[in-house]
Amino acid sequence: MSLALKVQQLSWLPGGHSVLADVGFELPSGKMLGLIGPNGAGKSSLLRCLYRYIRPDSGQIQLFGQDINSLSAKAFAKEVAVVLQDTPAQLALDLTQLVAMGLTPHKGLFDMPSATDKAQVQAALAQVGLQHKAAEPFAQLSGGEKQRALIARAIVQRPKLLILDEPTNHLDIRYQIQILELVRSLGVTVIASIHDLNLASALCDELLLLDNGRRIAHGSPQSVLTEDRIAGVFGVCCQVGTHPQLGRPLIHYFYGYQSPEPGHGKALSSAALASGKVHGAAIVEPMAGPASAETCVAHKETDRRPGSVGGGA
Ligand SMILES: Nc1ncnc2c1ncn2[C@@H]1O[C@H](COP(=O)(O)OP(=O)(O)OP(=O)(O)O)[C@@H](O)[C@H]1O
Repeated sequence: MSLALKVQQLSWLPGGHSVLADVGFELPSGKMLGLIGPNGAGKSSLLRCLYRYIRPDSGQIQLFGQDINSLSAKAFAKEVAVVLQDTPAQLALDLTQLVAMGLTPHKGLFDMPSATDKAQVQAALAQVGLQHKAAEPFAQLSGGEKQRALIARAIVQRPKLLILDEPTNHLDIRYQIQILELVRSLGVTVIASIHDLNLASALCDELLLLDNGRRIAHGSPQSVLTEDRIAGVFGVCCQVGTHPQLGRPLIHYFYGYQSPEPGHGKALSSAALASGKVHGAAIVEPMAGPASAETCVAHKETDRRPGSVGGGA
């Protein structure tokens, strides 16, 4: 399978502070890669390097076998579309005009939109469920509608690589699933930063886990999303099961990082754990502060009695 992206030894040190350190990965054409990691891990910075918003201090990025710096702005825009979480400045546009901007890399300076162009815009609006708002000002749309409009614009751009920075940020759960499934169905290579690990697990072919600007793991959701790694990187305890429909990792998080509350599980002492009498889900000890792989103890049996660890009300 041909490679869409080949990233080698990418480092970025703005003001001498390391944000990305020696990051490398390959992404085959047509695959969807989920970029995951805690706040400040470097996800947006990596994406910005990929869409040439920032220039890394060292390293190489090849896009379909070509150095990204060798492409003209127009050639790059034909290959790569970007959807960002922040609302763009085109506030005076209506929705149709905003989505039609995606045609720009494919048109000459004085070309008028053709009937095919208009049909593409309408089809993209229908794909994201916004055809009924086609004439509304972009600025008046809700956060989630704006996000879907920007995805429609990217669809119209017909890129080979689609880069999305937290595309599900403003979306309700239905649209989170629907938009990622839509993006996946476009048949293009996708790289998207996603905070929801279960959504990333369910819908991405591969995951790239960053922490402190470094690549921690890259591979299938099964290989990346392990309990120890989630504890070590995100500082939470969890149990990784299997999604009943998809057979992919499904993460169950455990609660209680400040102080134990009735009905929310109990903080267990080391002594309780050592006694072996505890049948429950997971334990964080001490309870204050983030967990680590060492302080998470995942028990496979689940005791569902009210008040027990992992038990319900
Ligand atoms: N232009 C910059 N100059 C200096 N430091 C920066 C710059 N841009 C980002 N950083 C720092 O780089 C680190 C990573 O930021 P980045 O936005 O890439 O992380 P992220 O993983 O996308 O985070 P989040 O999940 O919170 O959006 C942060 O500590 C941030 O402050």
